[in-house]
Amino acid sequence: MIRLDRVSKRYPDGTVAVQELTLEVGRGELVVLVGPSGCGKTTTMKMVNRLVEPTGGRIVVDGVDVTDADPVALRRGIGYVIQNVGLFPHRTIEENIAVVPELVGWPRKRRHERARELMELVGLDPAVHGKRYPHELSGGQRQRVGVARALAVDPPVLLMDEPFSAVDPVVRSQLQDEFLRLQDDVRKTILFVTHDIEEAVRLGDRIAVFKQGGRLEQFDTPAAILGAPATDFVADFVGADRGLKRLSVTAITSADLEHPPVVKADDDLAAAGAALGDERWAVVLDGDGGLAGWVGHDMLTGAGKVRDHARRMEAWVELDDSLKVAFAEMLQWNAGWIAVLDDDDRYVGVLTPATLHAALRRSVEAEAKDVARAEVVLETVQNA
Ligand SMILES: Nc1ncnc2c1ncn2[C@@H]1O[C@H](COP(=O)(O)OP(=O)(O)OP(=O)(O)O)[C@@H](O)[C@H]1O
Repeated sequence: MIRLDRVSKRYPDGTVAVQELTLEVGRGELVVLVGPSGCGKTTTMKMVNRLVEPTGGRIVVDGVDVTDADPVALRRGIGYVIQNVGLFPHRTIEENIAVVPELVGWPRKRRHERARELMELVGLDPAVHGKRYPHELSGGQRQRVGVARALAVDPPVLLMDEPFSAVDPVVRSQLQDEFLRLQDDVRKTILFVTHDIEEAVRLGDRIAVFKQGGRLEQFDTPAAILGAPATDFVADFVGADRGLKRLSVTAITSADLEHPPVVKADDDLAAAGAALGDERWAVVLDGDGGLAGWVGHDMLTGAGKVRDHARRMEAWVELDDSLKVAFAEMLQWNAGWIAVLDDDDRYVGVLTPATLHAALRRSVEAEAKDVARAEVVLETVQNA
């Protein structure tokens, strides 16, 4: 969808901002450009909508060489969101969102409806915010307007230059969550610039790490960049805590799970006690395979059914949740294990701190060896 082929930019004063950059963003993909200040991220982005002209190479957007395109028409087909939004101070929020629809001649009613629809999409109330002016909104709300405005004529491509950097960390995190939900819906092809590796890891399908002088150091998935940095520069840039960061981009798979004994809520206590053998506790399931709780061996004495003695299980996650979510749940509930459920809320196994750690190690090795995670045999104290 967006292809940069050996693109370079040398500014008239001789500064080389970008050097022979080759990069491709697939349709519906979100690629994050990340790197230290002055490494050429913004220059790269601005060459895509021709706010900056490349001095070498080719840029193709949706099959069209951008150097052949009329810059004004090109920019209308590419949404652009920048850090301080650049809203018109004397126009209402609704008018600001409808700027491009107005330029391309949409009738008033259609503009009005589109602006309202977009406000709802980005979490603003059209009745409350539509008639306000930019200075009457919070920083986070203004950023939402910036996103809504960029989406106004439904362009297939979005360029976003540090769109969430001007707000505090709490609002930023909220905007990132909302933005991910929105992208799930609209599936735009997005080039996103940030200097914040946490943001890159959270949002990117793939991340391009730049070094000063506009050189591309690594272009890969967040998991690969964190798990196997290609150079010392990348390792340094992603930080010594990259193992921890990796928790958030590694999903739980069924191969990671442990399988303690399972008893049914309807079982007689005595039968359940026998099923446990020497194990200290068991997972309790209801008739549909859903999680009903847990029981300890010492709770299985006397008459009655398991359900009368089972404890509720508060800590559970879903397959495909990240290991970070699982770890956070364990800490939150002070739990030594948590249940893992599938899409239909059926129990599939448990995670413990040890299996969680093993899953993380296996995912790193799987990435390095390019094999499935389930195939990795970890070296342990026992088998070393
Ligand atoms: N118009 C210009 N003329 C000359 N040099 C420029 C111009 N614009 C940018 N540069 C230089 O090009 C290099 C790359 O700048 P660019 O803005 O692309 O970096 P960046 O990675 O986006 O940085 P930041 O994260 O600080 O925004 C820098 O050395 C910058 O000083």
